[in-house]
Amino acid sequence: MATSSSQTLRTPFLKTPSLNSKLPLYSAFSVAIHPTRRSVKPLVVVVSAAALGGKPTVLVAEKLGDAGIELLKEFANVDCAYNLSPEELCTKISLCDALIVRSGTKVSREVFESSAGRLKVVGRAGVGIDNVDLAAATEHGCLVVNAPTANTVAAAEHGIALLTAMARNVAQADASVKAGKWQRNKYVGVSVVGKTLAVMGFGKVGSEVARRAKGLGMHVIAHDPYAPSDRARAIGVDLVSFDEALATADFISLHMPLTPATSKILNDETFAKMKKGVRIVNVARGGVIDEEALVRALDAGIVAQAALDVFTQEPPPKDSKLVQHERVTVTPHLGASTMEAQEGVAIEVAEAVVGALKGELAATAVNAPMVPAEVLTELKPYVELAEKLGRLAVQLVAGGSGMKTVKVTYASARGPDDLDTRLLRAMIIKGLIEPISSVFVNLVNADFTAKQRGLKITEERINLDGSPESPLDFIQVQIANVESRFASSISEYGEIKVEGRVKDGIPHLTKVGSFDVDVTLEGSIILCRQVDQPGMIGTVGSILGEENVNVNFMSVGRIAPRKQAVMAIGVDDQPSKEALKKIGDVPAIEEFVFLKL
Ligand SMILES: NC(=O)C1=CN([C@@H]2O[C@H](COP(=O)(O)OP(=O)(O)OC[C@H]3O[C@@H](n4cnc5c(N)ncnc54)[C@H](O)[C@@H]3O)[C@@H](O)[C@H]2O)C=CC1
Ligand SMILES: O=C(O)C(=O)COP(=O)(O)O
Repeated sequence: MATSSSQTLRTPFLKTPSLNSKLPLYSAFSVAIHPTRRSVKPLVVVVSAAALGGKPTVLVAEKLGDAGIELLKEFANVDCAYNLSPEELCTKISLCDALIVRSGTKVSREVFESSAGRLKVVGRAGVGIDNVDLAAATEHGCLVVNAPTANTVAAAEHGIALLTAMARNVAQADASVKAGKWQRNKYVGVSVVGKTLAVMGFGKVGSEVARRAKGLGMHVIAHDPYAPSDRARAIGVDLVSFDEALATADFISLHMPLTPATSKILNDETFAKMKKGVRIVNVARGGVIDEEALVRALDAGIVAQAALDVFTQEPPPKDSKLVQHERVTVTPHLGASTMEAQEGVAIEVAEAVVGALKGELAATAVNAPMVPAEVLTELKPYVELAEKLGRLAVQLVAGGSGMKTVKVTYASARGPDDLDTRLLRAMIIKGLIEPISSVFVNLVNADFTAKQRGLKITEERINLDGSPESPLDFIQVQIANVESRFASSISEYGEIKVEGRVKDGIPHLTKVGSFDVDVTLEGSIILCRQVDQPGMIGTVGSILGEENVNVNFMSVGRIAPRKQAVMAIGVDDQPSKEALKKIGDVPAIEEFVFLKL
């Protein structure tokens, strides 16, 4: 195999722009710290900077605390429009860059479709995102952020309020007194001290409920297939199986999210496994209980009482047997409704939405992968390199030859666990797909978009020896089974191959096919294959000079002196067709291609 060498010419009159100024807004990314996850986990999102020209528009579709509205107004036009019908929401959304909701608005697939790509972020001013069609959001490249921490205590306090109110018949007795009665014998309650409480879902709210219940003298057990046992131990709670929790609890408090796995998790079959006379609290989601089965369990005496803040349908039907049941205490989804929690979630979600719109900060991404901050800082120039290599590679594919398989190789001296490549993969996909489609690709929808287009991305690592100072030595992008517009970009294995490195914080193209080159990935690039001979750089340079096209970098990679060489020229401006033709007409130039970055 022929070896190639390269020589580099950096034009001295051009200063290198800072990396940030070159980072396109649409690929800006952000870091934020998730305040409650145990190991502080920053989130990375890639979002479009909305409304590039003017202020973005944020539609606030449900009541949000004033502090959040003020925060939004500093950055965006804020349209507060409550109680919109689904049709009104779909109409309005096409004019909005962001949408903020609570639990009362269904953000359906139609909403994303109606937005026609403008909606870039949905902010959920609370925890549960079961009212947002996450799959549709992801498919439309729309980031979903929530406010996962600010209402935890409020929900836990409401759970405890319902538990104790239920045990002492507070709501029923209150209604009775107000109706002019004095029924002291009817409303004899039960004590909670010494009773067993099963907390189902030992997350943020569940563990705060557990803590408080222990303060009431209850024996607390919990069921959560994903909860770390050390957190349970620290609070003095035993983690038990689902069946054990059902069989031993005097009180059951539900704190899991509504997912396909938890939907109607309390049903005829599971009620039958409970201790007779059990009392149930639900401040999670109505859908985790089969409500008709609960009525049956109440009537059969299996469930003595229930206290419910949430319902399958909200508001529930007026004639709901469950709501009207004498032994059921209800509240209208008030778990998060304290002054403090509402101010908190408003600020939490407003910060996340503004950050996402700016492409700088997103507090809590629900549908984007997380990358630790320190990794992100290090990967920043490689992120740009990845996108640009993708852009270059796809432009080398000859029209009509299709693109099905892309192999990405990361060469690194870091151990496999030390290098998170998801962000890089997303950016390569962005680079590969955006130049050939109208799809907007970001970290949220990259893998989905690639899959949808039948594009198979395989990743490989080359483990290098040496100092793992920098995260990566080089990234290589290869496209298999295609023809190239620039035959010299085909490697010895028949694939289009481009390779790049980061030098002094700047991404460089360092290999095309089997040729070593060295050109900064800024502006655009002209690749020429020529017979290596003196004067070529000058000839092409002066054609571009006559056109006032700024050359920022030039390099020549050759197989051997006076044999074939590939010249890579970085240009700031797009040369005219005539200039490109003149380059093509230079006798020693065998092929050339102009590639936009
Ligand atoms: N009523 C209200 O106003 C409010 C309701 N909520 C709801 O409370 C619930 C919990 O919220 P957070 O604690 O903030 O969420 P979280 O995500 O911190 O905790 C949820 C826990 O449920 C666990 N879980 C998942 N599947 C499970 C299963 N099959 N069985 C048992 N556990 C399971 C998870 O591992 C996690 O630990 C959510 O449904 C949320 O929407 C939250 C705030 C206010
Ligand atoms: O945060 C949650 O999951 C809640 O259920 C709170 O809902 P809300 O914002 O009060 O409509």
